[in-house]
Amino acid sequence: MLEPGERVVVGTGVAIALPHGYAGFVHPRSGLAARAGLSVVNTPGTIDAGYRGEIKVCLINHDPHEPLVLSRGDRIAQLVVQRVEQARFVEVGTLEALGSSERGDGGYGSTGGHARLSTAVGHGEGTES
Ligand SMILES: O=c1ccn([C@H]2C[C@H](O)[C@@H](COP(=O)(O)OP(=O)(O)OP(=O)(O)O)O2)c(=O)[nH]1
Repeated sequence: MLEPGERVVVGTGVAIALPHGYAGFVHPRSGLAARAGLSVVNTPGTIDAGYRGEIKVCLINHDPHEPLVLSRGDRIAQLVVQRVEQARFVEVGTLEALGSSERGDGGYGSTGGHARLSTAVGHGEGTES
């Protein structure tokens, strides 16, 4: 039983060996999210290629009122296996050295699309002043 707001780490009973260059990503299921508020805390959970332990899922009940009963065998999440690049980072001395782009340094709602996004992050509601 997962009470409203409660989280729990559940074992899946599954262990895998992903080839080098791949990773697994533990995603929530949309049906359980929409109907019950169930999600994965660290979504998506990352399964490294070298990991040989049991895949575990850190679940959270986001529903503010209803507890959720979980039973053995329930399909509570889904694993997406993807190819991943090995990045090689090169240090640069200035931001200009990164080169220009259309987006530049805009982020956190800079493109608009919702009324709440007209307030700058850090200067709007939800932040202490
Ligand atoms: O949802 C998840 C996320 C991770 N893992 C396992 C596989 C993964 O390869 C390992 C480490 O995950 P992560 O790197 O996210 O954990 P960390 O908190 O950074 O710990 P660590 O220091 O062990 O890397 O834990 C799971 O079983 N389920």
